[in-house]
Amino acid sequence: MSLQQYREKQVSAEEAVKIVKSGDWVDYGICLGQPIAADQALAARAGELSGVQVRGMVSMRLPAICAIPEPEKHFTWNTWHCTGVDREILRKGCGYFSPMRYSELPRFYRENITKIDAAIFQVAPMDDQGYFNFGPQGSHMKAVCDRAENIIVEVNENMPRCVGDEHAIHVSRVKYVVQGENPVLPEVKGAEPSPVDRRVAELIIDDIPNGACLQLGIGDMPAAVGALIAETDLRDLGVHTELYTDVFAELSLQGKVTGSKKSIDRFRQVYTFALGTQKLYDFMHDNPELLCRPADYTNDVQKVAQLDNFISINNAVEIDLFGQVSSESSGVRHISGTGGQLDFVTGAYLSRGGKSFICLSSTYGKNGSAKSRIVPTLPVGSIVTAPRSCTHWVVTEFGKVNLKGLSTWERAEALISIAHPDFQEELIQQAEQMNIWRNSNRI
Ligand SMILES: CC(=O)SCCNC(=O)CCNC(=O)[C@H](O)C(C)(C)COP(=O)(O)OP(=O)(O)OC[C@H]1O[C@@H](n2cnc3c(N)ncnc32)[C@H](O)[C@@H]1OP(=O)(O)O
Ligand SMILES: CCCC(=O)O
Repeated sequence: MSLQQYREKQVSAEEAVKIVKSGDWVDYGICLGQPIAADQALAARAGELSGVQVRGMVSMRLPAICAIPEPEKHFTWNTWHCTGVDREILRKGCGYFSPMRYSELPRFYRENITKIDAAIFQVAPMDDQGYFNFGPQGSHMKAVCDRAENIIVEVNENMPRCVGDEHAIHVSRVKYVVQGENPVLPEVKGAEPSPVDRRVAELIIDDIPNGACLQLGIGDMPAAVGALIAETDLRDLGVHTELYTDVFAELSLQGKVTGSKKSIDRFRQVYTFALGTQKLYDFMHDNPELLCRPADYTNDVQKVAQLDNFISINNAVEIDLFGQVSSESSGVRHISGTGGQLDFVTGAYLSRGGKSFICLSSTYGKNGSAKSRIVPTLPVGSIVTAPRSCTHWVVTEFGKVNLKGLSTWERAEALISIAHPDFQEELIQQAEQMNIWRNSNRI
């Protein structure tokens, strides 16, 4: 029965994308799941189309619809979270960022977004029951499918089949099946941790107890913490994260992750999307220890709070002397997105024994042009990702400070104490001018 439906619905990519009309809203899913064959076919129709709005996020390949001449005349890319690829699209003037807190994204689709004319995304091959697995993309995919007028799945035999809930679409709900060309999945290999990354990681490791539940954010520093955990004797760790990476797979293979101390999803590693190497994708395929769940589960502050000793580690671009964390832009230049940072900063603090760490190198830029990442005030236009009322621990290579409960002057003093020594005097003077700190406060 399912096989018959499959055969009836299988068409070429060119045929499938004929359902897209000018002015339509099309959803491309997320990251590894964004379409390729159907995207190329849609790009080839550019001459007949205008005002097509496409949503996607965490792009690993430049969508073909953005690679044509003057793409903005035909398509607009709307991204929920930027990688370097999305930044390039924004820079070319072919797209916009759409703000979101990741835990809310599925609900945006269920309650706020009015139009999804077509959802087009890659999936794993159909199983015997007629389901196409989303692969390592839980995120908001079920919500997209619940609301989309038409669904086109592009089958990729290299897409790992990931164990999860709300994690597959049945062939009966699909309009067209496109057999893709089975491209290998994009790989991201973590950089070797720099001495600064390593020092920050060492400072955080001291606060991770056996049995802690981990969330590691995007960026080199959270990855460095993971790499350093691999060198410790820490045991019985749990994983409840948004992004699943090679670091977690490595810790699992070492036997450091058991999940035995988790109060929910005991023995399971929970995540909502993944990105890494082929080794990671092989590890994830049909692995019952892993559980891919939608972002309104993984990032739900109350779920995070239920997990004792929750340790959340996220990167930032800059922090001001009030403790406002900016992780997604530099002035008006958009870099990434809020993603799950605010969800995890809030949830980790509410967890019994939990801690949220915002980590950043003390400076940005090379030698002579180095600038402090700890700044008196954020540059005009910079977006606050975590407000000062939520910031918990902040870590640089010069130390770590807990801002909870501190007055304005105590915060300024604490943050200046972990700034690069070359910038401390200047920051003190600026704090004094801003009337948030007096030298006489110094003990
Ligand atoms: C999946 C999860 O992460 S779970 C929840 C956590 N989510 C978040 O924390 C979301 C927000 N955080 C982030 O996006 C990242 O952690 C970042 C951007 C802060 C750091 O990520 P990294 O990969 O280490 O950043 P990287 O060093 O590659 O810099 C990214 C860009 O920001 C720019 N940048 C970084 N710091 C600065 C700065 N102080 N001033 C100006 N630009 C800066 C870089 O130049 C680079 O831009 P380019 O590639 O276009 O040249
Ligand atoms: C998709 C969101 C990624 C992040 O939280 O950084």
